[in-house]
This record gives sequence, structure tokens and C-alpha cells, in this order.
Amino acid sequence: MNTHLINNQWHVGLGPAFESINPSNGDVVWQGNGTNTDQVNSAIKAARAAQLQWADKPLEERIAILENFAAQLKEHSEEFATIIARETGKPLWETRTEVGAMTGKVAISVKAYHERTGTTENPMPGAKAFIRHKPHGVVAIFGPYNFPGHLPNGHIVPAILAGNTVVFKPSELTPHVAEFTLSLWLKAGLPAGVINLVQGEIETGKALASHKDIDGLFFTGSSNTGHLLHKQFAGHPGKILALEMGGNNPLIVKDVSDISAAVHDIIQSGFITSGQRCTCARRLFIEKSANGDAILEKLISATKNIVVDDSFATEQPFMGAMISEKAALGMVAAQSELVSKGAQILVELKQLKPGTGFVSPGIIDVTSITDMPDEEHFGPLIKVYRYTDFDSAIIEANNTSFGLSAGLLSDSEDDYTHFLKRIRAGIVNWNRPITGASSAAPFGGIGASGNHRASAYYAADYCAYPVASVESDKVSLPQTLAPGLVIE
Ligand SMILES: NC(=O)c1ccc[n+]([C@@H]2O[C@H](COP(=O)([O-])OP(=O)(O)OC[C@H]3O[C@@H](n4cnc5c(N)ncnc54)[C@H](O)[C@@H]3O)[C@@H](O)[C@H]2O)c1
Ligand SMILES: O=CCC[C@H](NC(=O)CCC(=O)O)C(=O)O
Repeated sequence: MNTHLINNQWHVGLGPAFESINPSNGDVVWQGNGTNTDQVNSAIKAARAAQLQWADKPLEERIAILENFAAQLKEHSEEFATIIARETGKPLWETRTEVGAMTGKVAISVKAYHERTGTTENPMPGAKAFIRHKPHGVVAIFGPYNFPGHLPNGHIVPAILAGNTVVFKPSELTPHVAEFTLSLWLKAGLPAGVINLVQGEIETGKALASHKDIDGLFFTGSSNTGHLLHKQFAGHPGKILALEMGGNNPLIVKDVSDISAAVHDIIQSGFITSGQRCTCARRLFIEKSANGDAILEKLISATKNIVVDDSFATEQPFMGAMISEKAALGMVAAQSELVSKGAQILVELKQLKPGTGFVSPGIIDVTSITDMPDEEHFGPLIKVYRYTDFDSAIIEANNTSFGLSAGLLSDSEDDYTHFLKRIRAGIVNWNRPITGASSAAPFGGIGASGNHRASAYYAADYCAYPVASVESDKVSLPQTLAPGLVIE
């Protein structure tokens, strides 16, 4: 099977075999072999050979290829949404929005390129001062399985726009999505070597990340892997590493009059994509009050009514399957562990069908647990904390090594101002779900969630480095020389 794209040629993998499975029914979606180390080397060589020529192209030519890609995405949107749904288990309505986000990324990245990394010219006596931006060179891009199209695309598009060339290593759980993405780039007229695709499991990732001839690595994935990469990059200050990782995101609810609206925003925050978004609310803080009781009661009944079904069901479900049966069972086990620590199940998260990734959404009250693990449970399980005092809820919300997203549902603007000043996260929302971040804003977290290299609108920043120049079209002697200097 032709799996890897090197220098615009498809290659059969020479490494270990692997496959992807449709988590809704256990069907094999894709089979192939990963790369071996020689193939990873060849991909990097191809990217290196193509880089100068690509960066030398007039910007308009690079943009034209990106726009062709957006047109290809539009033309093949339904086919692509179907492929993503089959490989991830996400509902079709949602994978259609993923393809839409990929298409929109092109125009947003062009705008960001000009605004954040364009050329600035300032006059100065006898010369001009310029700020320009240059590409790093060859960058490795690693993607996760939950948005196998949109999130790698959020690195690839700004990277090549800036003049870098890329070696892309997708999640081993979503190889078909990656292959289809590259087939659209080829149709868009991508020159050879500009984006190379290497597929495989961890060994492929390790061979690429540790390669001496990459100039940087842009990563979206788990905090564990991101931390490993950070260690690996220690001692290489010349290489740029951009890390987008997970979160243990808090959502605090306080004094809301529209209880149904609050429940809606909690569900959108906690359960969209079966809880498999890095921005999902993992910890829900609800006041111990009549208002808090009413919100929790409505949340419990609405959660029990959430429709979980196949990606292609005629009546579209809110949630599809999780990425794999292993992930689904992992969530069941996480729930059991919390129960063993003293948590109380309010709505049980259950695997709905053996051999699949289908789980029902769960809510668990963890207020009485004293040794809560600071872990990202990457699935549809909301952990409820009942609180009596707003400030202690904010302190507990900040009691995490992560800092990706956070939110407050409250009718009071004063409460929000207070919360915004104190909460530590890269995305902080008020009376809106904490998922669904815009590509037109910076996106990233602090602490164990990232390394201050925000993506989305700010991805332009890590795709190029600034060059400051003072320029004059001829050398000229200054009118006044420095003391002690005589030039005759
Ligand atoms: N902050 C964000 O923007 C963001 C977005 C989506 C997902 N995520 C996070 O991603 C996670 C889910 O995605 P995932 O499970 O695919 O992540 P993951 O870390 O398992 O995998 C991400 C990529 O890294 C590769 N990889 C894994 N181990 C490696 C190693 N030792 N060396 C080199 N490469 C390696 C994988 O093959 C994959 O391509 C969640 O934690 C989620 O919060 C973060
Ligand atoms: O799973 C993590 C991504 C979640 C998603 N964020 C974005 O799409 C950020 C915007 C971008 O990268 O263009 C979300 O917040 O739902």
C-alpha cells in the first residue's frame, strides 16, 4: 500500500505493519506499513532539497497553492468528512465542520502572516530600518487523532506559507485522513518535497523528532509526549519547539438565571466530540446553593438524554464513538478509580457496545476526594466539585499543572472580572462553552498545556524568525566620527 509521500512520490512503508480501525464497528479502515529510519531520512532530505526554492518563490505563488488546496477541500468536502468520520467515530455533522475549519485556515493564515510576520520599513537618517521574517527551514509536524485533519493543518498551512518545508507525522490512529490530506495537496499543485508524509507508530515519531537535520518541531498531542519531546530538545537552543498539549480544564458555575442555557454550555464544554477535545471541561465547579442544585439536576437529566450513535446515523447523534475500544475502556477504568477514592457517580459512563468506542457520557461528584490526581481524562466524564466560596473554587480551579482553557458561567460581570484576573489559562471564556476556539485568535495553554508558543492566529510567530536590518544603498562616511577616530 502506498502510504508515505516523499518528494511527491508515494512509497510503500518498509517498517512495521499497522492498521486503523473504525471505532463504531471494528471494521479495518486502512492497512499499511510504517516507515523505516531510511525512509524518514529520505523525507527529511527531500524537504531540505526543496526548501530554498520554495522559500524563494514569490509569496503570491505560495498563496496560490494554498488557495488551490482550499478549493480542493471544498470540492472534496463530503468525501473527506466521511473519511474522518469513519476513522475517528465522530458524527458526520462534526467532521463536516472539521473540513470547513481546514478550508477557512488558509485565508486566516494569510491574514496572520501579513499582520504578525510581514515586512516593516522605518526611515532613519541616511538609511532604512527593516523588520522581515524568514522561515526556519525544515520542520517536523506531529498531529493528534481527535482532529486529524484540522490540527495538523493548523501547523502545515502557516509553516509552508512562511517558506518552510515539512515532514508530517500524523497519529497512527488516523493514517487514512493523512493520506487523503496529502492527495489533495498534490491535486493543488504542491511542488515536490514541500510536504512529505511519514506514517507509523512511535518509532517513526522518534526517528523524526530526534533527527539532527530538522530545524524545528510543531507538536499537537498529549502532555506526556510533549514533555518527552521537550526533554529531547534540551541542549538544542537553535531548534524551535512549539507544544500544544492537553488540559485539566475547569468550568465554574455561579448564580445563573437561565439554567437551561447553563446546562447547554456545560454539555458543549464537557461532552462534545465525546469529551475528546483538549479544551473540554474536565472539572465542573457548582455552588452549594439552591441555584447550584437546580443546575446539577437539569444537567443530570439532559446528560441521560444525550444521543450517542453511529457517525452516519440518519438522525445525527450529539456524540459518536470514542477513537477506540481501548480509549472507551480507559474511561470506564478512570471512573472506577475515582469511585475507589470516594467519588459518587451521578450519571454512569458505560461502554455501550463491546468491541467499539461507544460510551455514554458520565458525571461524577468528586468533592469528597482528598487526593485527586491532576490528570486529563480524555473522554466524556465531567468531575463535579461542590463549593461554598467563589475564591476557594478559583483556587481549586488553578490547582493543576495544566492551563489550557477555563470558563465562568455567571450573570455577574464583577464575578467575571474577578475570575479573569485570577484564573491561569490560555483560553478564558465567560458565559460561553470553553470548547470551539476560533482560528482567528491565538490558541494555546500555559504550564503542562504548552510552551508559550500559541497556535491558530499566532502560529505565524513560530513559523518564522524575525530579522532586523539597517540598509543603505551605498556606504557613506558619517558627518561626525566617534572620538579618537581619524579617517583621511
Ligand atoms: N492543545 C492542543 O491544541 C491539543 C489539540 C488536540 C489534542 N491535544 C491533546 O492530544 C492528546 C490526544 O492526542 P494523541 O493521543 O494523538 O496524542 P499523542 O501524544 O499520543 O500523539 C501525538 C503524536 O505524537 C506521536 N508520538 C507519540 N509518542 C511519541 C514519542 N515518544 N516520540 C515521538 N512522537 C510520538 C504520535 O504518533 C502522534 O503523531 C490529548 O492529550 C489532547 O488534550 C491537544
Ligand atoms: O482538541 C483540541 C482543539 C480544540 C478546538 N480548538 C481549535 O480548533 C483551535 C483553533 C485552531 O487551532 O484553529 C476547540 O477549542 O474546540
